[in-house]
Amino acid sequence: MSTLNNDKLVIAIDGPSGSGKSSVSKAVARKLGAAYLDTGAMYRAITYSVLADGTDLANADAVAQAVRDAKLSISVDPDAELVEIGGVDVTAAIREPRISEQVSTVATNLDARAELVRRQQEIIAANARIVAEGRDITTVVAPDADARILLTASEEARLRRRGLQLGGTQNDAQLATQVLARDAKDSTVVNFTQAADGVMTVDSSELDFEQTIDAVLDAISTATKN
Ligand SMILES: Nc1ncnc2c1ncn2[C@@H]1O[C@H](COP(=O)(O)OP(=O)(O)OP(=O)(O)O)[C@@H](O)[C@H]1O
Ligand SMILES: Nc1ccn([C@H]2C[C@H](O)[C@@H](COP(=O)(O)O)O2)c(=O)n1
Repeated sequence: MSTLNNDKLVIAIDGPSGSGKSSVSKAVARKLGAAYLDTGAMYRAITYSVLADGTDLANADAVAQAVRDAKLSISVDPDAELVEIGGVDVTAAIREPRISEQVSTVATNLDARAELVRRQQEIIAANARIVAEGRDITTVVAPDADARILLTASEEARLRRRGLQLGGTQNDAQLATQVLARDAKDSTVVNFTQAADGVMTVDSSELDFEQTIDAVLDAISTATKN
């Protein structure tokens, strides 16, 4: 019997940049009638705020303090994306390439991570049914989730998808910086390239978007059968 309809359901999804975590997790959350948490948006919002305040990104202590002080709010409605910091709507701004190029400095700050992990765990605990995605959800934020999935795709597929997503505005070198160089830097503090024990892998390289959603739903169904 599957526990998919249970009142309490936590789904953890990790993977590299451009693998489809955000778009697929959002669609899966809608299908499951669950909340959706984009943890990467939290790292992005802090990066936006630190840059806007003129805090030196290279000053690890100042960045960690900025995270602890941050008045950060994030919607968990999969149909209403909203990220606010200090009451300012930064939903669109945090997707700008300049944020993608600098966010790893926040993501590799261990004190900043500890504070964001704490906040993410609070949000997950406050929502009965939730799909949370990022880089360390299956291993650090929600290691006891009902289903834990690593969503992967080849480098070629991820670069192609990100290029299309950005409407062809970025050249190959810019895409490589935003996708591959970022992953390389982020990988120094978290492992999102190999599935930890008990984590199921879904490789979307040869799947279209709808097939990937179905593959993730199948993996969740398998994990929650007991
Ligand atoms: N299986 C798929 N086939 C084709 N396109 C896909 C597939 N999965 C996702 N996409 C598209 O790829 C793009 C990147 O996906 P998405 O933003 O969800 O990736 P991500 O893993 O969350 O990336 P990041 O971690 O950098 O934010 C989106 O435009 C999305 O619609
Ligand atoms: N749980 C997480 C989520 C995200 N990050 C880092 C990795 C990225 O460089 C950045 C933005 O994430 P994205 O919006 O591209 O998914 O945040 C992380 O370290 N841990």
